[in-house]
Amino acid sequence: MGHRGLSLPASPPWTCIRCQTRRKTSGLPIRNRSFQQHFSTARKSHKLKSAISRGVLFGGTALAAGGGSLYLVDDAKHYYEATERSGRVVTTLYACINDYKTTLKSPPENEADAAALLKACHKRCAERTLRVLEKNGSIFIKLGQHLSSMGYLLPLEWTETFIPLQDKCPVSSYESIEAMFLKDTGKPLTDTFETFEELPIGSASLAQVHRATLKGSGERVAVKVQHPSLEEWAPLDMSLTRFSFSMLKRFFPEYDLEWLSDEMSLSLPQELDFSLEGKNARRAKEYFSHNPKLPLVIPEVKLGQKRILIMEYVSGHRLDDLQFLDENNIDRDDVSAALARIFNEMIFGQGAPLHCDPHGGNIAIRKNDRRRGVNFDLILYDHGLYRDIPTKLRRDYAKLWLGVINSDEKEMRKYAKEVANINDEQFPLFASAITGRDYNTVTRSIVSTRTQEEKEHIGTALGDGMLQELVYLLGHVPRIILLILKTNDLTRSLDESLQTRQGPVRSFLILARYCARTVFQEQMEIIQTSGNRFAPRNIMRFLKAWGDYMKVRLKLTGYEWYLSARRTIGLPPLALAV
Ligand SMILES: Nc1ncnc2c1ncn2[C@@H]1O[C@H](COP(=O)(O)OP(=O)(O)OP(=O)(O)O)[C@@H](O)[C@H]1O
Repeated sequence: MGHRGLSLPASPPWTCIRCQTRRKTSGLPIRNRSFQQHFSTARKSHKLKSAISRGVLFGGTALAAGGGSLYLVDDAKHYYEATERSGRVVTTLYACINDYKTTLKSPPENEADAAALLKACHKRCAERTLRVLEKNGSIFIKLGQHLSSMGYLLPLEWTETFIPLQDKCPVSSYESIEAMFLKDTGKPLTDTFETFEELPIGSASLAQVHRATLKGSGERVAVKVQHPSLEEWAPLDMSLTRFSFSMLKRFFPEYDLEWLSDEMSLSLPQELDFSLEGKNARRAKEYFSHNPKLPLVIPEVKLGQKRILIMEYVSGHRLDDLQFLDENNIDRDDVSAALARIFNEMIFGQGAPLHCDPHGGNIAIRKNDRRRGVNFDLILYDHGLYRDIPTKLRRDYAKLWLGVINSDEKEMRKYAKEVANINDEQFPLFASAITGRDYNTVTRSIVSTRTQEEKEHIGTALGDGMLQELVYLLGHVPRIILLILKTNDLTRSLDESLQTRQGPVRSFLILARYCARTVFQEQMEIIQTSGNRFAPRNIMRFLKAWGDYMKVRLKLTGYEWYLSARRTIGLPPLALAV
């Protein structure tokens, strides 16, 4: 059939269901132009009128979708709850869509007024959405936490409104945990543990963590258990999430965010399988055991099952607990540098696994005077979501960053194309997304602190139509790039919360070191695989690659000394080029 809105019996007259206009002429093909034209005009003018009927229509569809996945749940209470969950999502979605449509329909002539109205609409919709996410809980909290960290994509009103979700901790009852442990392991808690604290020490969207001691050895352990209710609601909640994003796409085709729900559909099942998390943690621990200089601790995994993970207990303070850092003489710049080294190693190290969820709750710090060079350990939790970056992508990404650090636009454009098939028009936006900076800053010098004004400018620029392009762009770049972007954004905000004296300069120096190392490793590999390593041509190649690498390293070391000297005498850092 031609398009929605036409009720097409086999023969004319055909009727537009929006306004009951009839096309009486018989014998014309269905794609009759004038009728199509009518319909396309009618479509615009009837859109608002039909919004209510659509709302009812999609509401019904969602409820049916919810109900469909529920036919196995015969318990009336559960059925009622499912309807309530779906209803909340659908009505809020409808209210937001309507709000945006009304706000965008006839904006005031004055640009400032239009921007203010749009901002107010963002805020209202974000607050409505926040209420539903909090009420529904489960994976919606996870979704909200994810959205709140997407400063490069969403308006500030959305990301800031969702910040409270970062600390939102649903808690499952001890009885439900006991029952789940028995169901999954076939044994009561008392068979495995000498003691098991009923109150969790940490709780998050997907799981909670209890302190316990193992029977026999008496070893202190952390037991991560999945919220038992997740198993019941995750499929419905996932359908509702997909449904919401597909509805947004339908009403605002230019803001296609469906890739977000696609990404969630891919990663959530992995995050809900704790045996996979156990394997990731072991692999990351093994990888970093070869880098003893990095002050990183990953708790040892004792047992990993689908919904239960038993680990060595390693506690610490939040990274933004500045009072703890200061009281213990822990240098914030050193913490920021260690953080940069760890995550750059994950991105650029050969065969390194990339932790894709490094938010504030997943990293802790503790004092350790036995470490060489620094006096602390960084503890990394939550190994549910890991990815491997393909070698070519990693190397091109390193060259892209070297271009950014050197403000070399030609190189940046070249490798943006290699990394994510970004064309010249899309490039400024991509450069902003990848650096979290205004494009003008990227082309001048990335090495300066991000001001509140710049953050807001990115937000307003997104309102000016750039958002559509960005949404389109992010929907088309490789998934792994999205995860790297997310990791960049999270580490950047962790870094900002440390309020270091040197700003982002030292992190960029560290990044530059890793990028230069990656490029050098690639050249070594080319030499090694090109036949006789000792052929004069290869020796020359080696000397050149090594010389270039050393030059960059020396420059970076010199710059670091210079920075320390400036810091000692209280001067701000300057821009760099390697
Ligand atoms: N091995 C451990 N030792 C001590 N505390 C731990 C340990 N593992 C986790 N915790 C505590 O429990 C909290 C939640 O753990 P974790 O981040 O693994 O849960 P999660 O459900 O995956 O959270 P989210 O998905 O929000 O990141 C951590 O922030 C930390 O405070």
